[in-house]
Amino acid sequence: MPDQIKDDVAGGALGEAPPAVRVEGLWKRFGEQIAVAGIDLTLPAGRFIGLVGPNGAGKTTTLSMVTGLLRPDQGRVEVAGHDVWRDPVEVKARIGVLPEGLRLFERLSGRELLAYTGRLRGLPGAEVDKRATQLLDVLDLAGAQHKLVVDYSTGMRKKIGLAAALLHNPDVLFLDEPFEGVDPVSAQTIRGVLERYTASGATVVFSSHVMELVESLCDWVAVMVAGRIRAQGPLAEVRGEAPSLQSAFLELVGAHGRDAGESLDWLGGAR
Ligand SMILES: Nc1ncnc2c1ncn2[C@@H]1O[C@H](COP(=O)(O)OP(=O)(O)OP(=O)(O)O)[C@@H](O)[C@H]1O
Repeated sequence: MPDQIKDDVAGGALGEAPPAVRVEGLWKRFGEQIAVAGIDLTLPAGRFIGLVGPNGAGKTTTLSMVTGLLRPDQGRVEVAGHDVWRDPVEVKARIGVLPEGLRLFERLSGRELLAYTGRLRGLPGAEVDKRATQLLDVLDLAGAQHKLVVDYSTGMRKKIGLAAALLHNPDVLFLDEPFEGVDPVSAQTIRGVLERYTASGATVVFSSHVMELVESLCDWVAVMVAGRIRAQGPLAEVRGEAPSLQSAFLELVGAHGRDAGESLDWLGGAR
């Protein structure tokens, strides 16, 4: 085999897709607080990936830097082989984002929001209409499509945000706590949409505190604790010998055996 081809094969240039996300030496500090402490992360394409960690671990800060919403102090991020900070237009065309504390155009109706998002994404009007109708239908928002977003419930806001993030059929979808405030029926619907999406080769990266959800949805997990990645890999590998992801997680974050409120001897009891 000629040397160049050997190099290409070794480097994965032939046929093998780049990882969905590659993070190298990523840092973010807010004053004295180090939110993300030089993490390395490689998330393979075509997987359902969960980013988990206790409150304040740095998940939102990481996702914000990976999606181009927050500039890192140091480090590199590539999405689908493109540098997020050098090549933002290429990256933004390939990703969909449902951020934490989602800000939407409140004075548009759900339907108008999707029409506007689709046109911003450069899709032809007829295609936007078709996709919007299908998404509103599947996400059970057809009845509320002409209501203003300001009047949507928390779960409805998540669903219209998800529809807006999926409209241009991105390669990688980033979701910060997508199931928070969502009722079980809607959660099942969202789940179905996401499973179909990953089955077609796309990648979902989502953050969550709900281990049962991550365990049942994800095939790849990254665990973040105090600004560092404590474990990353296929779900079974990260879970190891532990009976559940929840137990493995508690072990990894060092929370096994922590005082579960026993010291609150004044709470409850006889009055
Ligand atoms: N804009 C900011 N200014 C100051 N500190 C911040 C800011 N954003 C995040 N932090 C701090 O950085 C750390 C990581 O926060 P981050 O929101 O990324 O955690 P998280 O893992 O998403 O937490 P949660 O699960 O509670 O949402 C926390 O200590 C937080 O207080």
